[in-house]
Amino acid sequence: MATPSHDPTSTAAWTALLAHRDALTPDLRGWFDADPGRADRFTVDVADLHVDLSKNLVTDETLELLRDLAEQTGVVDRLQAMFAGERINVTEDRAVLHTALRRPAGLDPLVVDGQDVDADVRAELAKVYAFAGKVRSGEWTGVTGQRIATVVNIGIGGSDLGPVMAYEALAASRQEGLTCRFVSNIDPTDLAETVADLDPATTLFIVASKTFGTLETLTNARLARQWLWDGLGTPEADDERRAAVAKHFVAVSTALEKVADFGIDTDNAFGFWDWVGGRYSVDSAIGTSLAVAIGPERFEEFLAGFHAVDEHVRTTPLERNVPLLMGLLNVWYVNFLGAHTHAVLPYSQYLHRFPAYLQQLTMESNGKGVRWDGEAVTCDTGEVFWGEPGTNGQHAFYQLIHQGTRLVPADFVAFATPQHALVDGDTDVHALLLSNFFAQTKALAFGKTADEVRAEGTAEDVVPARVFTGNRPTTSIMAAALTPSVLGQLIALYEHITFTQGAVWGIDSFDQWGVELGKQLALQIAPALTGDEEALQSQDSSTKALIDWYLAHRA
Ligand SMILES: O=P(O)(O)OC[C@H]1O[C@H](O)[C@H](O)[C@@H](O)[C@@H]1O
Repeated sequence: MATPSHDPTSTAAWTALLAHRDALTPDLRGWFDADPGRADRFTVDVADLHVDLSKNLVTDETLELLRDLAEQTGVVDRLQAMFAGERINVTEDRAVLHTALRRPAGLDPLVVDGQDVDADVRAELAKVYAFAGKVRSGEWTGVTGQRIATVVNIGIGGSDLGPVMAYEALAASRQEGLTCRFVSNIDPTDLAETVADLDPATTLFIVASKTFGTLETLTNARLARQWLWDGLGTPEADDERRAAVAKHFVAVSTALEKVADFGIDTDNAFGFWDWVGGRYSVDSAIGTSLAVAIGPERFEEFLAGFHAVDEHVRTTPLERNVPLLMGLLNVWYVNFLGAHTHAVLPYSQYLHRFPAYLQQLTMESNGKGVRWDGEAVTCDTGEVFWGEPGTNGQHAFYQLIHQGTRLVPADFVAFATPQHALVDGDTDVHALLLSNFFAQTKALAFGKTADEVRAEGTAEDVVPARVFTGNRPTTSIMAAALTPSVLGQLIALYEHITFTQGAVWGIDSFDQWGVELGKQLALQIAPALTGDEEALQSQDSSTKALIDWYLAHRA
């Protein structure tokens, strides 16, 4: 087999797609009119997710050419290499094995570099579940003997966004009387506000950090520890302070020696491995707060959901492989139709943090300008992901999606079963929500012609402003209900969409060097803010002037 090209633009499929794009006039109205089988043919299921791709700006030929592109860029081979534990994260020389976190018991063991990955994953999960069980049952108490009422997860990025998003999404599965909160920002307001009304005696902190070296998290953890000691009136003696920490702090990290340095007993620490990227870690011990909230059984369902999509992506031919197709559609929009952004619009209040979660997953993964072979890319890469729950977005930014000059492909997500079946008089309110979901994708696809506007009696001079061009692409993703399994499926779906795009573009989707420079400079600048004259004078003139202004105005 020929070595797949790392430069997608040099493939025959890319050239063919350019020609195809030039010859194609998107016409969703016409395409649907001429082809009654379109909706059926372009609808694919993955596990419990029902995915309608038919309102995308593609024909059968477009999809065929996109599949050629996947073949000519070696996407499937790379996917198999990922599942097998090859070191596809080349800049960090690491395997990428988040899919191993959700393998069920009873499969042939996955051994990578001599490590029985399955056994390690299961052993760590067992520790997390035992801990979660004790907190849930009240067996785990604080230092004064009271049961834990609030768990505060301290983490940032992948050690925060996944747990908080899933905690919010799975509100219906939470245990009553046990609440989780999340602190991430180094803005001291975050910790101060989060603990303000808490009782230290019934509060337990989970310090979640893959590296256990992240400034924000360690600073917040130290602030929380001081708050605990102060609130409990713990004497300064080392033994008593350690005893309070032992009952009120646990940690999740790949760097267990640093956990011990912080003063957390490693018996109270849950590990994971360098082959789990932070943004791919919610299904590792990083999800401990979630496991406490929903319990081990629901957490297992969550993992099973991921695994169902992993199996689909690994074994389903390209024609019906949903994550691969959705990833290829995104490539089509970014590279051939000029889209710069991608909206994700959940018609579910419980998914209100899902777009924020996806921002890290997609943008930290695919916001790269250099390929894994070290060459600069020759095409655009990662688009900006954004979104808000429907229907809030409809009354805010949908105007631009409907009538603006930018192409904004959008994924609409909805569930058939409400979690609160409220009625307003005779009206089922969930049905109203869903009619908005259906109406928006219909309006975006088919628009409204000038003749249709005129037929409503609109004055001629206002007609142009009231025309909707249509041909605004959407994908509809539905499931029967937002269960732990379905949430796992949704996350895995987007993980593999992200993978597909990165693989086509030939970039390493699993490093994140782009966040390092700012971190280094923040450490270098910090002394300039607290009296180090040399550090202040060494800054560029703009930064120095801003710091001077800050120092002059700080109350
Ligand atoms: O879990 P940690 O090691 O504390 O890292 C937290 C986050 O910070 C980093 O800067 C990375 O950009 C993220 O990928 C990571 O999730």
